[in-house]
Amino acid sequence: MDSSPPSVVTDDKQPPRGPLLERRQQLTDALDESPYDLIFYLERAVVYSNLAYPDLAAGDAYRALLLADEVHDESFEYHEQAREALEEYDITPCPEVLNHGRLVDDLRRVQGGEAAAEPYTFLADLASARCFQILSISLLLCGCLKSALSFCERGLALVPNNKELLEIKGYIEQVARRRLRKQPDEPVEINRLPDRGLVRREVYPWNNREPDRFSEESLSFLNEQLSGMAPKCEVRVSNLPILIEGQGNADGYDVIPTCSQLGLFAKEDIGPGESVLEEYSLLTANSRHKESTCDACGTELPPLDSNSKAVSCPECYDTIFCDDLCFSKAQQQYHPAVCEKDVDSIAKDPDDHDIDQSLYLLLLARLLAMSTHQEIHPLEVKEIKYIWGDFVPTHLNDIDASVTDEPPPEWTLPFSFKYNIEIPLHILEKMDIDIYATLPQHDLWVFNTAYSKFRGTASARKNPRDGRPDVAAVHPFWCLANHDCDPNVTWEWGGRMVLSARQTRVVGGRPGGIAAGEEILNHYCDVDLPVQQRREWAVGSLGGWCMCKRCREEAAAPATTNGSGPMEGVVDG
Ligand SMILES: C[S@@+](CC[C@H](N)C(=O)[O-])C[C@H]1O[C@@H](n2cnc3c(N)ncnc32)[C@H](O)[C@@H]1O
Repeated sequence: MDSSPPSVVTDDKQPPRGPLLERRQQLTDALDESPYDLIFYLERAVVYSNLAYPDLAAGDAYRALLLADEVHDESFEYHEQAREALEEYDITPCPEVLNHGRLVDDLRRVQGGEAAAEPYTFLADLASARCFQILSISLLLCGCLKSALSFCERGLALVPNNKELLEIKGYIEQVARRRLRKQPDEPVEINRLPDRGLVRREVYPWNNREPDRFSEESLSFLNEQLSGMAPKCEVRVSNLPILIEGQGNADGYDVIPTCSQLGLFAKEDIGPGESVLEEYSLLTANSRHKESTCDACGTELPPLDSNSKAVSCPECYDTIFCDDLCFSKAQQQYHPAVCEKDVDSIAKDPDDHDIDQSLYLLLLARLLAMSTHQEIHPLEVKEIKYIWGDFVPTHLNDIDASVTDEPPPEWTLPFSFKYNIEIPLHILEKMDIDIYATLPQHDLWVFNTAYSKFRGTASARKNPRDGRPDVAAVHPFWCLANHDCDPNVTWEWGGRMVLSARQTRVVGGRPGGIAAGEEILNHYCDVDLPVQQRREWAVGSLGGWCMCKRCREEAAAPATTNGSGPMEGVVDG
């Protein structure tokens, strides 16, 4: 087989982005008008492929595949709409997006040249095969080899001799053998294939919902919200070192490059031990089915005896809240969207290797319940709108997406077919949401943007019984505090996320307390550890090698470690 990178989806090598972005917008508008038209989804998938967003291409191809299934089965909910949309298209010539390579001939040959009962059923079969092509090559490019091979095999079951699908299968096996260190003639077992990859983490060029976090308007909104939970603090712009991924030689430098981000600052003196911030958040997740935590705030529930303040929802008795306050906040902000909808068991009790993905997914599910119930776009929900997403500029991500062993290093957002595409749509369907008619709210790029914000800001709590992190939360104000290995606060997450001023500082045992104007310095790792281990721990949540004063001094003159400071895991940590 030819071993050069495939061009199954992309016919032009590097088409210009401007017209492609315009075409993407036209197709998005067309989908707004005709949300059940699978041809528009397939066309947009090809545009995404040409723009080097294979994850988004896979997302659209999967929706098109679901619509093709709707066309085939009269008992499905959107059968009529999907069929009517497809009936608008001719079979000869068929829509260009379906006429790829020899796919039409291949399918006719398999179907024995017989005319299908109705032209639209032939188009639906053709569309399914095209979806399998796009899904398999796109997921391969994202590094999700198991899902890629599974879709490829489903495609080959439909059109066994299709050259493009056979080529894709060859590429998947080639990459799989390299990743699993197998010989060229050894068989590849589908269940051993990696199924997690990385995709672009960016503010998409069409995402006009990201606020300018540094604007007067944003800062005054944030400060108004903050005043209730941290009366002595304010949100301000902070200058932070630009971090590199691994060990560098900048420890001894007097000046290191910095960038502007946000941070929390004291606007009045705060005494040692004094509370700095108390934040309540409903953006929580619990990955244990039937676990005794409050559905709203994630607190361990009190024993359910006669004195218990715990309340269960009168409609769906299984959902329990620690008290009336949590119940009423849940009712106001999200619960009716999921009440009696049978979404509770989804993604619960995951395997060990899926724990982090399932917690992030459940945070996404909570966000979708909040936005649905509050009737606002998910990215406008105030709990995530202003969060730092650690986005990489689009132009740095913009590389030629050819098949290599791994996605490019600029792509940093963890991705899998199951957790980014399949289960979020399944959850929406369970919530009785029409996933086609609500595309602007539930497009894959919206999920990816939310995931970018959760990663690096969510905190997780371990279950004392087995040490597995099984409750996670996003506290949007707590997570504005930057890290330092000589922190001036400690944090604790019970029902509220609480930051308190340290009694004593780690370095030199200085007395705690924070003077007006000083930055609130949290810790993302165990500050008792030696410098190398601290840096390794914090790299996930910091996005690089810690360059705080303490780390630089200790790395330049190792052998002194002091102080105390317990730490629970930040999910990414
Ligand atoms: C949880 S957020 C903190 C708030 C963030 N600065 C903002 O603007 O919203 C974590 C991100 O802040 C930055 N950060 C926090 N502490 C830092 C430090 N000590 N040095 C460099 N960057 C830091 C990193 O980019 C990290 O990914």
